[in-house]
Amino acid sequence: TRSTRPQRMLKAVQKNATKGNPESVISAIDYFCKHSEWAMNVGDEKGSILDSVVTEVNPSTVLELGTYCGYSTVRIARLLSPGTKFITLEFNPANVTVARQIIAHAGLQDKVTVVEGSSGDLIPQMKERFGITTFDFIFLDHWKDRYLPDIKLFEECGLLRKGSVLLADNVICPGAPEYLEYVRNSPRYENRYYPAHLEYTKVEDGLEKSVFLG
Ligand SMILES: Cn1ncc2cc([C@H](O)c3cccc(CNC(=O)c4cc(-c5ccc(F)cc5)cc(O)c4O)c3)ccc21
Ligand SMILES: [Mg+2]
Repeated sequence: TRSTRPQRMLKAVQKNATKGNPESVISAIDYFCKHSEWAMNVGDEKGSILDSVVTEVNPSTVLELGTYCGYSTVRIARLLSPGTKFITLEFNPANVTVARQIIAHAGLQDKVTVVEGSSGDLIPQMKERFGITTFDFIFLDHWKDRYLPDIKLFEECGLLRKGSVLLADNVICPGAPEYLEYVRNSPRYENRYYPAHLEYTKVEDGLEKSVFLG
C-alpha cells in the first residue's frame, strides 16, 4: 500500500541526514518540505523564533502539544540543558512511530519522551505519571480548537507558575482566534506576537508568546 507523507519524510531524513546531528535532520526535513512535499512542520522561519524563545527561557520542564513528525521536537530538544524534562504529546500512533525514529536519528531520544495520547486526557496526568508540578515552557502546535480548552486545563491543573511561557504556532493560519482573544484579554498573561509566514510559504502566519503572571 502507498506510503504516507510522514513515512516519506522519515526516509528522506534517513537518506540525507547524518545520524546524531540534529542540525542535519532539521535541514533534511526543511529541504524535503521545500522541494518534495509540503508538510505542517513549524519550519525554518518560525523555527528560528521558537529557538530564540527556548534559549531565552532555558526551561527545566517542557511540554509540546502535537509532535507530528518530531521536527519541532528536535529543534527544542537540541537546545535543552542536561537534566531537562521534555514531554511531547501525539494522539496519532503512526505519527508517534515516525517521530520516535526521526528524534532517534538526531540522537536526541534520551532528551524527550514521546507520549501517545490526547492532550485533554494526558495534561491532568502530568503530575502522577511524570512527576511534573509545573511547566516552564509549553509549545502549542496541535488541533487549533484545542489551544483554548488546553490552556484552561493547564490553569485548572495548577501546571503554570509565575513566569511560565506558552508559545502557540499558527495563530493566524489556520488560526486560533478564541485562544488569541482569551490570552490577549486576560490580566493573567503578558503577550507578544511574532509575525512570520506559514511554513515554506509566503502566507501570513505568526507565533503568540504568553507569559503567565500567576
Ligand atoms: C488533542 N491532541 N493532543 C495531541 C495531539 C496531536 C495532534 C497531531 O499532532 C496533529 C494532527 C493533525 C493536525 C495537527 C494540528 N496542526 C495543524 O492543523 C496545522 C495545520 C497547518 C496548515 C496550514 C495551512 C494549510 F493550508 C493546511 C495546514 C499548519 C500548521 O503549522 C499546523 O500545525 C496536529 C492532534 C491533536 C492532538
Ligand atoms: Mg503548526
